[in-house]
Amino acid sequence: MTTSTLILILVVVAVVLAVAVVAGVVLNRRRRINLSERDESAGPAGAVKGGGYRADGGISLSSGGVTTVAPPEHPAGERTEVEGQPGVGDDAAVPRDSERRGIVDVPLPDNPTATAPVEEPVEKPVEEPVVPPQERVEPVPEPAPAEPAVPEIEEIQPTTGRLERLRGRLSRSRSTLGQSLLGLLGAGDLDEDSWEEIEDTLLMADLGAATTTEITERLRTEIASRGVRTPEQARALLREVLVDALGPDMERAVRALPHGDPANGGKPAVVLVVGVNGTGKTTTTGKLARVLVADGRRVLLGAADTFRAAAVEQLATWGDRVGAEVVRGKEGADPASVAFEAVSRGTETAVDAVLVDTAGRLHTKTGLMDELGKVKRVVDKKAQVDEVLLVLDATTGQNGLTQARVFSDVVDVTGIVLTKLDGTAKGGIVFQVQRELGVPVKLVGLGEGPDDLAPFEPGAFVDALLD
Ligand SMILES: Nc1nc2c(ncn2[C@@H]2O[C@H](COP(=O)(O)OP(=O)(O)OP(=O)(O)O)[C@@H](O)[C@H]2O)c(=O)[nH]1
Repeated sequence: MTTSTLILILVVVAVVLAVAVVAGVVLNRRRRINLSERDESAGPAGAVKGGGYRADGGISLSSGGVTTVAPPEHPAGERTEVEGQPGVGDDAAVPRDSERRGIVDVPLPDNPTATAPVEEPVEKPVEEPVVPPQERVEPVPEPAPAEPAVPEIEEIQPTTGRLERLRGRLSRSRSTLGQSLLGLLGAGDLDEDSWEEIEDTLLMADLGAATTTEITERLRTEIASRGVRTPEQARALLREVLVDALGPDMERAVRALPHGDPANGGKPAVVLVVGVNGTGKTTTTGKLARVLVADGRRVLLGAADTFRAAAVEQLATWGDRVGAEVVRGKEGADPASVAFEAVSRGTETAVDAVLVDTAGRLHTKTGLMDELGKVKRVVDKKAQVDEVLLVLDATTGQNGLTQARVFSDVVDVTGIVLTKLDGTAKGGIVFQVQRELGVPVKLVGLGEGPDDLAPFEPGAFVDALLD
């Protein structure tokens, strides 16, 4: 090997070594540049400070503006005990077997002082809470205290002589009962057929078998003993017998007057109005209120017929018309509590009478009838119940009597109101119902008008049938 060859080899080796050194340096530099490039690519050069952490994304500086980006979750939030990572207040030692966390990119402010900016106390504009349009309520000016409405009290027909005035309403009963009987008796020389006809007439008019037999027998006896010859004599006898059968001595006053002066510690009278739906309870309660108001009494109405919402409204209307306060219960409320409340209120306000319209229950529903018994018992705790008026629809005949029996088993009925006598030819029900219950008919309904309620007077009633 020549010297020149040896020099050439050394030169080549030197070149290779130099290349290797240069390559190593370049590779080493590249690694550093990669990191640097990543840092630079993270944002504009001016913004990248603080060792490559981005400061432009997470922390909103309060300037009174609106935050547009949600603040990042604090890394501590990622830390849970199960990960075994130390948290604030934990031991610094990380369990050896714990999973290693990756690098968490934590955004920090570029200026450490900015982490806790001392804000100038700026008066923030008070922001109105944003209310959806549909929830916005326009302020409504307080209404001026209304003058208490003075109810316009209707003129009420005098209560005396009503039966005479309304006698025309009994025309159907008059022609089928009164006129038929007068025709048969006035004809003289009554044979068995005539007496049978008289019996049939009485039965058809709903007097009932017992009353019919009693009346027929008495007529037979009296005609024979008195020697009745003329139609006038026959009429006079018939009147006498019929009036007697109606128990003219029965006490028919409606017990609706107070015990003492309510303004001076006296107690109001309490009247319960009971009966099956549709018989005319509410109407009768309203009509009776008018009778009392016409007599100069103060009345309170209790709408305990919570079974039917309209009944409450109906009674309220009656109350308005006579200026009577109405204590009402919601539909389905306990009638006993409404009745109790009405009586309490009536006592407080010192009215003369509290009229309670009760729920119209079907007599076949035992539970509901028990409820009526409860109304009476509950009211009894507060005040004496003076009158229990059973309202019966005269047009329902025997059905009405069945109702009457059941009601009188549940409450002590003290008086009967026979309604719709104007629409029936069977006015004879008056005789039967009194006999059946041993309770007087005190009032009769002779129409739908507000003053079509009359006191029952046997003499006037019979006259209306016979004249
Ligand atoms: N012709 C006539 N109709 C009457 C009389 N009394 C009540 N009525 C009518 O009978 C209907 C029923 O009367 P209400 O007073 O609502 O009967 P109610 O017993 O209170 O009925 P509920 O509230 O369902 O229990 C109404 O149309 C009244 O106008 C009457 O004496 N003669």
